[in-house]
Amino acid sequence: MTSPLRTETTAYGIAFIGGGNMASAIIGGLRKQGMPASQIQIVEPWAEQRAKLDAEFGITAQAEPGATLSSAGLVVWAVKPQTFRQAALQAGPHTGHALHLSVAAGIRSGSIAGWLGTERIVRAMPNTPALVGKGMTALFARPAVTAADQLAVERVIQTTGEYLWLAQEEALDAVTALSGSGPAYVFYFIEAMVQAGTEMGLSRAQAHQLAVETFVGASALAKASSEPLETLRERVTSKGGTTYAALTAMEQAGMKQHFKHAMHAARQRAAKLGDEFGAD
Ligand SMILES: NC(=O)C1=CN([C@@H]2O[C@H](COP(=O)(O)OP(=O)(O)OC[C@H]3O[C@@H](n4cnc5c(N)ncnc54)[C@H](OP(=O)(O)O)[C@@H]3O)[C@@H](O)[C@H]2O)C=CC1
Ligand SMILES: O=C(O)[C@@H]1CCC=N1
Repeated sequence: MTSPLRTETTAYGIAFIGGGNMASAIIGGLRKQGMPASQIQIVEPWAEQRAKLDAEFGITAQAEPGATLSSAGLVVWAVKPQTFRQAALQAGPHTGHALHLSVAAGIRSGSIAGWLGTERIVRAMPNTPALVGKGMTALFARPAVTAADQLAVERVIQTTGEYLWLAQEEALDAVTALSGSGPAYVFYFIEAMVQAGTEMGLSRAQAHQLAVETFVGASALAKASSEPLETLRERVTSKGGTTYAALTAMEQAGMKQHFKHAMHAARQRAAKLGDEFGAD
């Protein structure tokens, strides 16, 4: 592939600070798209995780940041919000004139700019389906980020799925509550469907296949259709039928309200992470 990593600095390569779940999902996308392991550096303090990265991607991660980080044109910050400041103060000085991409929930770009001493910062909120090229990422760039820098980020992120740009940084907290955390809601829902299916006498394997394929199929239909979701839902709901019985039970249990309440809790948590762990 054409290197997505060429930036204005003419430096090459991408460095990940933190090699956990989210970094692995992005690296998986990059590797599947043909990016050579030699172009990817990872700093990951946990030995067990380093071994996993080596086995999965053929990349030998570093336990600590070192001089080689300065060759990276793009540095991806994939540490927990709680450890971002410490990681930035530790690894930041080793990075050269890189463009920085943070995937951390909540931590605002102003905090990151202060810690790293640069305004070349893009924030992203990806999700784990990136691992299979089906990720959805929202991006926000600080005003100093150039169009060329934005393009460099897009070239990396598009290897993991789709993306959109946000004009307001604050919207990232809502995105985090929706698509960032969203895969967990979907898995939770699938788990519940599998459980109910087995309770009704299906084998676990059958219930799993039926539930997963129902999500795949319904999502594909929602994506392909120009009709509102409501219409698609109504088309499944025969008058006096089974779907009506299920949806009525869901409404009576206040499921939609509970679900919305849960997403607001996620957004509030993102904002709190920024307040709590984003200070100087
Ligand atoms: N998981 C997800 O679905 C998503 C996560 N995110 C964001 O991505 C970020 C990472 O999350 P996730 O991958 O789930 O978390 P993980 O805990 O899986 O990964 C973070 C990794 O960073 C390592 N680490 C800790 N301190 C340092 C340091 N100073 N330098 C380098 N690495 C360090 C951790 O090691 P150790 O465990 O030893 O501390 C850990 O392996 C978070 O900020 C999260 O908000 C965003 C979107 C979705
Ligand atoms: O749970 C979290 O905090 C991260 C951010 C979005 C998904 N996982």
